[in-house]
Amino acid sequence: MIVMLKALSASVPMPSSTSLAHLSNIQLPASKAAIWTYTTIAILFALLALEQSVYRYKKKNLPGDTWTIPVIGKFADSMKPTMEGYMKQWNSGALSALSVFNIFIVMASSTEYSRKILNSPSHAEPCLVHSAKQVLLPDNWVFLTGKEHVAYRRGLNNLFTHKALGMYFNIMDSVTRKYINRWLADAAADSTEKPIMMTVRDLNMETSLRVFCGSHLPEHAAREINDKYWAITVALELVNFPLAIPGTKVYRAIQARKVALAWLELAAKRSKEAMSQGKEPQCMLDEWVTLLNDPAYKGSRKEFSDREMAMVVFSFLFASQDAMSSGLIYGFQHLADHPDILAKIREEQSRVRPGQHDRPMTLEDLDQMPYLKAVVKESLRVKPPVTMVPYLATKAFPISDTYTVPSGSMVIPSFYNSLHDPKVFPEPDALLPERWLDPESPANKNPQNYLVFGSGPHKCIGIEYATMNIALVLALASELTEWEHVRTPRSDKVRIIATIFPQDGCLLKFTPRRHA
Ligand code: HEM
Repeated sequence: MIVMLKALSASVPMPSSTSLAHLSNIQLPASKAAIWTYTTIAILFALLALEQSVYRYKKKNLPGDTWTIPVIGKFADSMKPTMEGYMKQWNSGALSALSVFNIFIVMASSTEYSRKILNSPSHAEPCLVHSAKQVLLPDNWVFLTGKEHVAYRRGLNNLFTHKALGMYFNIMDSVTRKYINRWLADAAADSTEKPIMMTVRDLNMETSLRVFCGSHLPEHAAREINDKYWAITVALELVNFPLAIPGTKVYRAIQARKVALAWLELAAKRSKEAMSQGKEPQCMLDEWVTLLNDPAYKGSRKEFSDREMAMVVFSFLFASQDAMSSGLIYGFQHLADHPDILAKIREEQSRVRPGQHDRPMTLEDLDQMPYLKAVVKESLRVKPPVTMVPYLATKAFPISDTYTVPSGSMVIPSFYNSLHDPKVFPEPDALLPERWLDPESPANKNPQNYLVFGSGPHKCIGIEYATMNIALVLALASELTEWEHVRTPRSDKVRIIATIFPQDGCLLKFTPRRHA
């Protein structure tokens, strides 16, 4: 940002030395100059005092700095967010206040307040970071609110039925095997440890694109979308240079989106053609087209343009790519660091699929693996990919008996404290899948604390999809490979790029697993 501002000022035409000399010849009477100076200083002081008064008026009794840094507020902190910084804020109170560039922000860190924000659509609605609207396009369905949003989303829920998930699972299985073989081949060629940050992202992107678009997307198109997608991830930081001018992250992300949308539109067109020729559905788009063509379909809309379908697919990609990568990477890290848990996953595998490593795994297999499912749930709890979601108070929001969030403020439910509440999750930082296997455990008795996927009308639409995909990848990797985690001082430190990742990218060494 600072670099950008410097770059901008460099591009503003500066008066030449002659014109400066000319200006220096203009003589203001001393008293007039003094009046100008004093008036300017007085206005500045008045504005600064007003800024502080507005901040304190809005903040009222909430914890938070008594004074806000003039103009920028906590901008410096938001440029380089750290888990420690967030935790300090969350632990300062169930509700706390801060200001960034005069945007007043109320942070909620308790389960009660976070859920209240997520479940009060008449007072608060999601407000993705500014760059998200530029990247996703303002007419994307994810920005709908109220009844319109409910109706649109009801139609999309049909894409995640058990039957549809079963088809997606087959695709996930084959893409995952392809990547596992590639990882093993790479490791055979060079056995040193490597960060899995990017390789897992690649796996995840190909899985999503093949599940969403099947073979309607050419191989080189999938590669191009994948190559360009990192530009979108890095543009999603909480604070970004707001103008999409060449050279900025947001500009690059918009170019990447244009490429992705063009290919996704083509996939939608091809899917419609294939379904009109009576072909069997092979991916999510096909499933959608078939559903819309079904005379029994009762949804409110039966027509979606190629562009609208592409926008939906892109919204899924956008919502899932980073969170899924985070969930998977921590899944690998957790299992490598807990060999006892990995051993139990393998025991379960050999019970459900004895000696059948080459047979594609099915959703029915997964249904018989409660331990694996518990591991995934627990891994996402310990390291929730999404720690908070920004919402906007659309009107004065009486969130507690003593505090009303002013209209127009940002109000941010955060999930970390709910997911690490020691009363609900004893030993909250420990990975204990067993806590999900006992129906009477405090974890199972307090489902309201499990906010990994949010809550309310905007709760994640891809919960089953996400959890089954993470489970499948970990299951196949456990069956087919051994992996060693090379720990570094940064393995347990968190890097925040919208979602969370181990700072060292999780360094693993893969070897093939020898089956007895
Ligand atoms: C581990 C993986 C994932 C995590 C942790 C995650 C988490 C979340 C969270 C916290 C929200 C906001 C909920 C709220 O405001 O209450 C959300 C929304 C959403 N997620 Fe996910 N998600 C994941 C994977 C996916 C996948 C795989 C898809 C699609 C296939 C998806 C699609 C969406 C969509 C479309 C929304 C917006 C829903 C709406 O506004 O109605 N997510 N997700």
